[in-house]
Amino acid sequence: MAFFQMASDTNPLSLSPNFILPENHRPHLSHVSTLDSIPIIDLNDHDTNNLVQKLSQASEAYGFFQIINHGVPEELCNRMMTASTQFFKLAPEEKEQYFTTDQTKKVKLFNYFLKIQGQEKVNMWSETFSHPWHPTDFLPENPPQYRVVFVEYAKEIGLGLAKDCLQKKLGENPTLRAQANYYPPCPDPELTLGLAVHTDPNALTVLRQTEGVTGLQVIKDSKWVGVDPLPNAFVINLGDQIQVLSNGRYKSVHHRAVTNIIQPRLSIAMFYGPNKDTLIGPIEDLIDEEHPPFYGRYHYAEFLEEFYRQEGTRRLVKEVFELQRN
Ligand SMILES: O=C(O)CCC(=O)C(=O)O
Ligand SMILES: [Fe+2]
Repeated sequence: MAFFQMASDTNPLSLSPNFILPENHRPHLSHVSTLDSIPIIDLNDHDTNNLVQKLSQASEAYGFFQIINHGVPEELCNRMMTASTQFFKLAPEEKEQYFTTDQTKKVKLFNYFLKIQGQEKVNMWSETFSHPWHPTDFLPENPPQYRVVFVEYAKEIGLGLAKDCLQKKLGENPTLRAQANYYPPCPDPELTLGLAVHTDPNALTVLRQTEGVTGLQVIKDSKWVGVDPLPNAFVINLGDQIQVLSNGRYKSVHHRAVTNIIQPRLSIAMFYGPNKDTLIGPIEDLIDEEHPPFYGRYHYAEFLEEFYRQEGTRRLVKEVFELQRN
């Protein structure tokens, strides 16, 4: 069994060679743009047309935006962040029961890694805990308040999405997974990554992050830009399935998480994806002679199979489903 690196307050991670990335994979933090960031969208805008236009523009140009005045109680979000932090602070003996390298497990605690050619794989400077957000029968019993808080949180996040017209395209019984990423302080953030460069394979992600601690970065015009952790905001990003459904109009954008030397950081991603049996492909209304389909059709299960097959690499999953063009 692979060795699982767990940080604890009494036994912090040390920057051993299995965390150190080769030069060409390092974050080069001084090159990250501080001039640009992702759009901020106020959902308390009563001009619906204006709001829809802003969401659409942000989805085309960035594939990422932050929402404020979203109506999810701040106090509930704070309780969720606390419960999740407490999970990561459980004794290693307790957390160990969830550790697995089998990505098909429903509940899993694991380290992301990168396979580097000619070298041992390099671990990411983070721990990740993932489980379904509906149904909720798989939630951990410890810390004691986790289940209650999580059920309440999932309901709040889910309500908005259930009303969303996307549901028609994504089919019944969507795949709903939660993923919490915990990044302990790192002695040298230039040598490591918290989460490697990736796009999200699902349809839509609603992410909560520790207030005041930066870490998330996204690609904009071939440059990395940081996402400011605004008070009581959610970061929304579009996943690969939306890029395919929209025939490339809306972007599933590359992003990564970097570490910092002082403060721990936590992010909780609520992933919303199609059911495994759903047939995905460009929406027919978007296809005509001038806009031929970029992607073929597939069942979401096939996409996920390819996604897991490419584990540890800079994945190119939707590219596998691109149609050949002449
Ligand atoms: O920690 C973050 O902000 C990034 C999380 C993320 O990209 C993910 O869980 O897919
Ligand atoms: Fe992500």
